[in-house]
Amino acid sequence: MSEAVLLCEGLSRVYRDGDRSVQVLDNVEFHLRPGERVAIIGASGSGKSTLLNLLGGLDEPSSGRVVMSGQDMAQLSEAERCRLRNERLGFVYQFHHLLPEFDARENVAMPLLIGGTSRKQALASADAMLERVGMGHRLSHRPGQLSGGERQRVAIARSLVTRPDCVLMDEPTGNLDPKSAEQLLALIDELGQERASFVVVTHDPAIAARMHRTLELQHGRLLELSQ
Ligand SMILES: Nc1ncnc2c1ncn2[C@@H]1O[C@H](COP(=O)(O)OP(=O)(O)OP(=O)(O)O)[C@@H](O)[C@H]1O
Repeated sequence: MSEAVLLCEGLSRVYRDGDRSVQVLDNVEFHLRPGERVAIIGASGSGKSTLLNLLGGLDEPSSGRVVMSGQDMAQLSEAERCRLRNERLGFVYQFHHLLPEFDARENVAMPLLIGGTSRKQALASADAMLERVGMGHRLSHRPGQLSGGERQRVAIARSLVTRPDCVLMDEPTGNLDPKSAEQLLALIDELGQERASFVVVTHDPAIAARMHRTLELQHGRLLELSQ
């Protein structure tokens, strides 16, 4: 078996609130190979965002472990975790978290600039990726001057610009019209051929059908669904 891009073992997450506790994830096992595209589905409140945050090292499990590109996230310092995330992972959240004072190309260039790429090269890569998501005509618009779907596409371009091993997406087509959604799915297919892996949380069966595997969160467990 080829080495996992992302792996989790016995992953549990319990939220505590005073003397109440809610077990959202219970002993979740997950293994993602290079180039593999996986959909995660589940009812509202089933723990999809919680799992995505744990996979991306944004939250710590109550027990179990997450291993990214062979490295146990819990064994890394905060600085090492940040570096690994910036170099290897792309994120698309439900809320895009674009920086309001920067334009589209600067927002997309940001992960490259943080990683030490020259400004000229980072902006050129940002322009090329914005072109691929159909946003080449809005390079100098700030987030406040873009529609919801356009902001989403900028966030998607930002998650892909570093050519990460793995991209975690939370409802990436939520705000997109059918044409933009299809464009994104085609881009996912294309980058998948180039060995990037994707974990896509979605409510949309049409998107799940385009992935290699579909997993469903139910009562804290992650179950493999046959396609
Ligand atoms: N910080 C928190 N403290 C307590 N409970 C929390 C916290 N964050 C999430 N939860 C609870 O954990 C459960 C799972 O939440 P999560 O956001 O992961 O679900 P989801 O499957 O992504 O839902 P949706 O599809 O509605 O976005 C929910 O019942 C939620 O109320």
